[in-house]
Amino acid sequence: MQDGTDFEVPTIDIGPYVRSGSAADRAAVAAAMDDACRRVGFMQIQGHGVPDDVVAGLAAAIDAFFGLDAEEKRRWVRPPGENRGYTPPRSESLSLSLGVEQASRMNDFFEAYNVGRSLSDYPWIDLPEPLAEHYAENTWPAVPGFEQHVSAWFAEAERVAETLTRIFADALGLPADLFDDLTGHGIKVLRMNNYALPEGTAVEVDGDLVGMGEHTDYGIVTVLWADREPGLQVLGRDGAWHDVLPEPGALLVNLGDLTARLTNERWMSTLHRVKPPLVGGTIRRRRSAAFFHDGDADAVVAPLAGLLEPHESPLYDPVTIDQHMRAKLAGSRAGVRNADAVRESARVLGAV
Ligand SMILES: O=C(O)CCC(=O)C(=O)O
Ligand SMILES: [Fe+2]
Repeated sequence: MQDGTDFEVPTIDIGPYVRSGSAADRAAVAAAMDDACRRVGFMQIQGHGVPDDVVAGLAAAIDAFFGLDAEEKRRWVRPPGENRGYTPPRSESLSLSLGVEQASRMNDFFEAYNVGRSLSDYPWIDLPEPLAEHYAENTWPAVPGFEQHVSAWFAEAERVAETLTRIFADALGLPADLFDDLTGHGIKVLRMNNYALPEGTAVEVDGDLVGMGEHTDYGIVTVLWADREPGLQVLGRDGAWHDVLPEPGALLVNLGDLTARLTNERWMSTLHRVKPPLVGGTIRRRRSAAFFHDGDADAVVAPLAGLLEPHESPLYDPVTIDQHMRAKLAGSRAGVRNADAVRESARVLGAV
């Protein structure tokens, strides 16, 4: 997609990996992937094979849940340590000017509902308590069809994410099973987001109005479905924010921090945010669903030796995925600044 500048979110048709494409067709996809991941870290994905009725089911489930009244939705809030259930909007600070204090995530006005893979999905693993927290059981709200529709979407997004990691291995010229050791009992979370203000709310904005503050995603890769409504913005290598709208039928895909670590920043986790435009003094509702493919809590992530050039030294120390996720979630949920994110915050402050 072009927005009048040199910034572009490349479109990749992953069909040859979804169906059994020829070796030459797959090699072309892998080469396009390497190029997109080096230059942008954000992509439009076509040929993913997700049936239309599964997309429609997801949208219907999102509408049904977020359409409940506020009090009913709050019944589905879960303890802060569990990345599950309902997150209410922080609408009370809407009119605040964010100024340069962009790290103040309490201004984010999205509401969300999270589900994910649970310990019961991986009966063969035995993780100590702090690690097991990443695999909390799901709560399903009492909304007809919600569990069924969301589970169908989850399975499709998971399949697409796994296909992408196979393409990544080829694109990096590394063994096809590269990600298997990191994802056998992966932390996988689907976050359904609703950006909306109550009907008729006029917004008094004396600064920036942010639906979801700028961030990189934490894991390996994110598969994102979103309404074709403006709001999502991506920070380009030119230091400017660019609007990104999904093409009809496309899924958006972006790399997370763990992939930047694994590739020693040959590929980057791209900064993005949601900043819905004001239309007639308010915002138009926008829905999205982000599937985070985050890897095994106890796996250790460090720059892959096979990718380091002789003159290159690792930019990151080894961390477990648990340590990495914990530091990031503490930042976004408890407002504790994540001291490990220096490399990412330097890029935000450089944005114009
Ligand atoms: O709503 C969107 O398009 C983006 C959501 C997002 O970045 C996230 O949930 O991490
Ligand atoms: Fe994100």
